[in-house]
Amino acid sequence: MPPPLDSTRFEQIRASGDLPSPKGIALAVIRLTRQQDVSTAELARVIGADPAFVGRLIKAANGLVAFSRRPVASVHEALMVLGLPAVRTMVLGFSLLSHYRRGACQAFDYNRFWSASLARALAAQVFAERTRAAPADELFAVGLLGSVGELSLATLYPAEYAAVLEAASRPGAAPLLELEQAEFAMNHRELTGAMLQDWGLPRIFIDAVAQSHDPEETHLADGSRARRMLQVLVAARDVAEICVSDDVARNRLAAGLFMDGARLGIERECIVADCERIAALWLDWGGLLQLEQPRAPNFADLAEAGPVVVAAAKVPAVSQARKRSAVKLPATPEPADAAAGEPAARAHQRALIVDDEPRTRAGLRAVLEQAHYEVHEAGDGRQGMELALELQPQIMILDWNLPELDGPDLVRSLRQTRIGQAIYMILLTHSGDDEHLVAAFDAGADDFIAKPLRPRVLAARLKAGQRVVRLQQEVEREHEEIRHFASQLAVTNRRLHEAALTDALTGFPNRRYAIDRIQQEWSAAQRWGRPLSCMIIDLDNFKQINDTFGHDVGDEVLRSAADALRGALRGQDVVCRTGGDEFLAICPETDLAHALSCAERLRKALDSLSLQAGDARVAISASIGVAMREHWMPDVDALMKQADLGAYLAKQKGRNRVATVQKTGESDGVATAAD
Ligand SMILES: Nc1nc2c(ncn2[C@@H]2O[C@H](COP(=O)(O)OP(=O)(O)OP(=O)(O)O)[C@@H](O)[C@H]2O)c(=O)[nH]1
Repeated sequence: MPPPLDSTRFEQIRASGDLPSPKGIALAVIRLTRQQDVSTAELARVIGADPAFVGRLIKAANGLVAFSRRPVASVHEALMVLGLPAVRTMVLGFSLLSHYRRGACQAFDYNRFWSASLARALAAQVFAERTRAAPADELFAVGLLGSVGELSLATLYPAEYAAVLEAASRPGAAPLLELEQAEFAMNHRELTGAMLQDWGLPRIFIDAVAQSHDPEETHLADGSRARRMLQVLVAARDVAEICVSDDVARNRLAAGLFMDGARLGIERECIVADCERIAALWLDWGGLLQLEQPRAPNFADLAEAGPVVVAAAKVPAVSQARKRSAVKLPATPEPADAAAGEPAARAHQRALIVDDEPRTRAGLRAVLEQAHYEVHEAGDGRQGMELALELQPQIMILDWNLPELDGPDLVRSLRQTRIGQAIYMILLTHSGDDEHLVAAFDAGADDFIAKPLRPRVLAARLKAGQRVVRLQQEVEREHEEIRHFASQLAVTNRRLHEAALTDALTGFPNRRYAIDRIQQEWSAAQRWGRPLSCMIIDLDNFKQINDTFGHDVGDEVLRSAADALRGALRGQDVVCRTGGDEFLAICPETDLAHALSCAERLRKALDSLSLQAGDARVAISASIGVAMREHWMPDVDALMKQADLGAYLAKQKGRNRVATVQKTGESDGVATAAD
């Protein structure tokens, strides 16, 4: 198991500024919701500046109260229904969706990614409502962001990630996570966890997301709230996969869904009913969010078809890879707007006209088109705000008097957002007096033109504006290079950091890491009063192997022993190489009896290894000392000492055995010995 993405590494990546992050109004909302004393009215006012958020929040709130009361009609009410934590995470999710619906990573299918995330969010919400495992609105948000690490790798390293995704989709390829780890020294799951933590999601949600990938490995107690939440996310992921897959894959995936639903205690008919509701919501939301979606699955038919068991080995590698991520396969048609990610298209300049008079708009359009702008129009202030945040134009020309939100107010609101700060804004007015001029610049406008419009004057002012925009873009490009450099540095640093903590021969963490890690586990076990065990695994007569067969064979024995240990350990355990032929296994949440039986499994795995060296067969075995944390132990050294004594005892008793010097219930205090 690789070391988790630590906070210093994450800080470095974040410092690059390229991580997907909320922008504009979403950022303001997230900041506000972090304050203890923010009023609902204040929050409603900020959200109100973005009509797209307003619609989505009201829709989300109505999804929750659908059966219980009259529909929610205002932002204020939506805030009351959803509560601050859910609003914050939803706004975050929707903001990312708006700004990262396409990007530069050619092999990453952004549409599929968001379509699956949306289905997962809705399924998590519906299953949470049924099982009461967690607040449904919060699980919606967790579902929406539960794979954000994939999007982040595609955003941070578009070209490199495209190569990784393509490699993962080849038949017989290594798992995507391994390829990511090799390329970036981190994988998308670690990155998802670090980002959710950074955004302030509660630990219980982050753990549930992390464990939902390997639910069989969880050590969460059966029936606990955390365990049920995990199961909700697992079933939600099944639904999402079904939604974005083709018919053949849907049939295959359905068996897993009904099994995971049963684990949640939901009967087959209820799963069908819930999934049909999810599918309808998914199509509905997909339309609202302008996602391209495949035909919704018919869950009743999938239930009728019964479980289809397909051996994992027979599933084509390509569809495995597709299942694991939003890989864009060659057959997938390019979305119509994919070109927006191309450098040439990015260089294209956009202009936004906000004016309620069609004739003025037409006049402005003609001048702008002559200057080779891609021109967009809005007829009122609110629509202007929405389009400005969506299109991120380089230049905006706004009338002073506008319906809904007048020109100076629109400039002021936009200047509060990161996107708005970068737009060159020209205000139009009927009067050219000083009062208006001062008011325009006070609001944050870059220039000011008095009506009636004279095309030659406008073209000249545009030229001046273009010079400013070009300078700004150059500065931005330099920033971009610095950010890119910083993110490359973060990867290099992480590689160096990992190398410093990894044993090159076996790939296991080394002694330095082991000491830190067992200390952390000791502190956690002490704080929460949970059991903690460890084992010292010492190969038998290893010197003799070296002396008889040579150092190379000795190395091969160490590698094979490491593979055997890796295969026999449980997911929650950590094993490190702490010396020449010595390994330390750290077993959190494990009492002595369980640690002893786990050690016995490891011993057997090593004992059954067989290695050929020329004509001779090299026998491999190990002596294993086991110890559990007890109250009398002052520190972690005392625990390690007990395990050491156990290993010594096992050697004394004849090697190839497991021993402990602690009380096990057996009369002589020696736990097990192989014969
Ligand atoms: N091939 C190889 N040998 C190593 C490596 N690191 C340490 N060793 C050797 O491992 C041997 C460990 O031997 P000892 O500590 O005497 O233990 P042992 O022979 O296993 O004897 P018991 O533990 O009592 O069963 C030494 O000969 C070291 O030189 C390594 O990376 N590769």
